[in-house]
Amino acid sequence: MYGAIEAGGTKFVCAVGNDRGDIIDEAQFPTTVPDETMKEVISFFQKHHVKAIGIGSFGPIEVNKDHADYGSITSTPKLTWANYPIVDVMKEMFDVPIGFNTDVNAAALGESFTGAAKGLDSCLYITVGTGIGAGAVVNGSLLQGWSHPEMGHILVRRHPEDPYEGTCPYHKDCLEGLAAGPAIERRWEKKGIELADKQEVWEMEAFYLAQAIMQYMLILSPKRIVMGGGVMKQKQLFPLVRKQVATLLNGYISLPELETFIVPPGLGDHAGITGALMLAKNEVEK
Ligand SMILES: Nc1ncnc2c1ncn2[C@@H]1O[C@H](COP(=O)(O)OP(=O)(O)OP(=O)(O)O)[C@@H](O)[C@H]1O
Ligand SMILES: [Zn+2]
Repeated sequence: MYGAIEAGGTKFVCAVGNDRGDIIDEAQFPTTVPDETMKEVISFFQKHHVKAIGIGSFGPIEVNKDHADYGSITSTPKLTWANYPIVDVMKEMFDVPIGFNTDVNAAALGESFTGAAKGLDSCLYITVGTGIGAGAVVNGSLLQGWSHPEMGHILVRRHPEDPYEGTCPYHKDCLEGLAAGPAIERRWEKKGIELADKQEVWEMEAFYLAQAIMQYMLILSPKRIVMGGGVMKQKQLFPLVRKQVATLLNGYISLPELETFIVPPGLGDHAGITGALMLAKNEVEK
């Protein structure tokens, strides 16, 4: 049995499951301050016997094992979690291998193992929620270099009718600053869910997301792109995004069938936690 943690900005999901990605027990705890949340997490795993634990975490995080801060959440705006050594804390309690990666890399792994990208050796998982992030499986492995990718903060062309300055505290009008849930809410002065029937909202959203996807396709050439997160619950976005991706690429590269190339998660809200199980499994099989 493996253990899995999806560490999110609003909640922590903990699970135990097998090497096929089946979840046997699961619990959720709100993300408050580290001491409080981790107490719940630890007591969950004390009830189970696991041979490894995988953690998919909100970030940025330190994933480079050669780095002194390996296993920490680093510069998060959630200040009580900044520089929090989550892997060390778990290691102290449980003497098992611990896999550690971003929430979106975990989700990409989960989707490629048993979800919408099953059987493919490359895919992207993009979340459009409170923030925007993407994880990538390339040649069967998670993409990692100096650190993990931060694909939500790329620069995009501004929509000609968008005066909104952008929410990103670092870059203002990067992709996340213009297209994550909070940007939609501030630009249109209503929550995304209340704007469902406003065509111009989703046209503009697709305008930004399609630019990002074009760049990811040109750089990484993934075999499938899975899009999840709260904002993507607006299903009308999928055809709009596909159409704008085709328009932007303008015939330059041969395109796969976009209906089956840009898709919602096969695992629904379980992509991240399933992927975290796979992070545990990979850590044992290394
Ligand atoms: N059905 C919906 N339609 C449109 N927007 C939505 C919907 N549900 C949630 N959102 C927006 O998505 C954002 C929350 O994202 P999500 O539900 O993915 O949670 P999260 O886990 O906090 O986000 P993140 O993945 O960045 O950690 C909020 O800005 C919210 O307004
Ligand atoms: Zn940014």
